Amino acid sequence: MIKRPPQKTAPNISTLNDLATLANYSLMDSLNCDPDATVNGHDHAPRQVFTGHYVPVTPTPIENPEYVAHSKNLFRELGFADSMAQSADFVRVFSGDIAFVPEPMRKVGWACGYALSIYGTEYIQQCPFQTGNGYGDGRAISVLEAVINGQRWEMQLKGGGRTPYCRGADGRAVLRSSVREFLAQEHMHALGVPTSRSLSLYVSKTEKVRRPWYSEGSHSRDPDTLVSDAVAISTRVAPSFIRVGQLELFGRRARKKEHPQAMEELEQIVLHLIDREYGDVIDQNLATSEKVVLLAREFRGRLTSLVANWIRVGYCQGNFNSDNCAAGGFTLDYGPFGFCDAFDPQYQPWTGGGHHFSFLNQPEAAERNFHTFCSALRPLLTAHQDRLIELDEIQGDFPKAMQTQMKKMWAAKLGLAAFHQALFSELTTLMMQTSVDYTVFFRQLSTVPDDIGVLKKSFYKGSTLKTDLEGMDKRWEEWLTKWKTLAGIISTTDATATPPRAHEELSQEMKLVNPKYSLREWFVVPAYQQAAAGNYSLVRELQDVMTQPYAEQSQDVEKKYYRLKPLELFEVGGSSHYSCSS
Ligand SMILES: Nc1ncnc2c1ncn2[C@@H]1O[C@H](COP(=O)(O)OP(=O)(O)OP(=O)(O)O)[C@@H](O)[C@H]1O
Ligand SMILES: [Mg+2]
Repeated sequence: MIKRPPQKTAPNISTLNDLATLANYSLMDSLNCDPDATVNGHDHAPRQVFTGHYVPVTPTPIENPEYVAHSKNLFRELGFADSMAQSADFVRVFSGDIAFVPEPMRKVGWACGYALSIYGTEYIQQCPFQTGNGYGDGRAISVLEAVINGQRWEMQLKGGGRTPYCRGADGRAVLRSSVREFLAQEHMHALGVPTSRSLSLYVSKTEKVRRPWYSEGSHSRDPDTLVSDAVAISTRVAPSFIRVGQLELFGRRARKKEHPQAMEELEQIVLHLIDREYGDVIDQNLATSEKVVLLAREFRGRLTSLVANWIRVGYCQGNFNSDNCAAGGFTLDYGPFGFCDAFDPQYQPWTGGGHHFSFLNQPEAAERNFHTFCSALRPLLTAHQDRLIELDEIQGDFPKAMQTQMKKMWAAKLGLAAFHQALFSELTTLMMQTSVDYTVFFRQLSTVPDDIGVLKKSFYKGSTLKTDLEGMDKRWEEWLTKWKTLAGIISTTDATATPPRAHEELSQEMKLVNPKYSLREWFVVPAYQQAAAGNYSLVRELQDVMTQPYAEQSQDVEKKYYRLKPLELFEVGGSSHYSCSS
């Protein structure tokens, strides 16, 4: 889990100077700099990076930045004054200009290389040099590490311009994708799902880039037009941004003995990861081989729990490659993600994502990433046969660990003490046959209804299904009765059975697991469209609503955001599906 600093009553960081005094650059100070890089970070042209863990690089500021939003929650947790988000020097830094920052902040940021495996298969084709040495943070640039209230945080700009890993692209992010990522990170945090966090979002009033996108109302699968979008910089925050793909890059180099320091660089990055993300659970005095095994066990626990949480809240990552899998076990890279509307095990909003990264296949995708992770660690254990066997066991037991988490999650979603396979299978069959809204269904069920009328609020086909309507109703009724019996709401004839639970108690419990509000794409589309016209009120409204996803909220909010997706919005390009997210 991402550690949360204790809540502060009053902000103690109200200026950039205050923040600068907390700067503490562990990555730049303890890992290796690319020896071919210019130290001032002014080298932005795509090139191969053969060794070293990072490249110093300066961000390219966006022109004429304008404040869009900041996360009040994260500001509060960090002890930042809200006023700072709109103060001139803070805006300058987090819209990409760090040339003026006060010491000990540095006038240079950094980007990291990583490797890519898709569903467990190693790729180098995405690298322009066909070697893998040109692949990494192409538009993500970290500008600060700071220790705040005893917790280390890294602050990373997304869309901060080109880096040596940009592969010929512009290094920019458009407002649309930045609004999506900004809102989603704070929503996920409020849902209780580990994630990188959102700090701030600024848009350029004048700088635009062209991106392929969908024309209004298009049903095309691929973008059918080119649009000119304003560029933006969002800043995300996490204990580190180390990805499985990053370990993989050094693991591959060590395995292939690509250069004399390859093994040492692998060990350094792994120990650095442990320090940054696992310091509280792995004793720093242990030998590397012991640490590595503990790391694999701990990451397996975090990853399986993370993916079960994704499914609990209806989230599909969409592109769960090794380079989009944070080694700290939290959600990273809100590109082609989506929250499902109608339940579909194969839900996948990204047209390039395929079945393998679809909603209920995420446990398999996670397993592939975990294999990639273990393969990256293996070179460090070649002299420790017993540890290698332990690592193999940890890897081999992934499906069991994943299944345990999934069963625990489904049981909790259904308010049951234990998972019940038959009840669950019948439910998913019914949900698909009836076409049921995932979020609304589980929240309606959480009211512990007397009859299926209440559940019908979540049925897309409820009122239109002519064929066998009665048959379906009967099956739903039988299912509900069985569920209530298992949930302990209806007493059985068995005199030794536990007494029936109070409806209210069960309902309260379930409402803590089943959110009322989820960030569906059709809520976000008008928000970024209005933002493009300079009106940020809907972005801020969504920020408010989606950071309290379990609360009932007002009737107005309920009417607007607790409802089925309008049928005319299904199959619409850019909303129901998208082919690119940058
Ligand atoms: N406009 C761009 N300019 C430069 N590089 C880019 C751009 N868009 C994507 N990339 C790079 O392409 C690769 C794959 O893109 P992907 O969409 O997974 O990442 P991303 O959304 O940019 O970033 P992240 O994973 O950091 O959230 C990444 O290495 C990313 O940095
Ligand atoms: Mg990515």
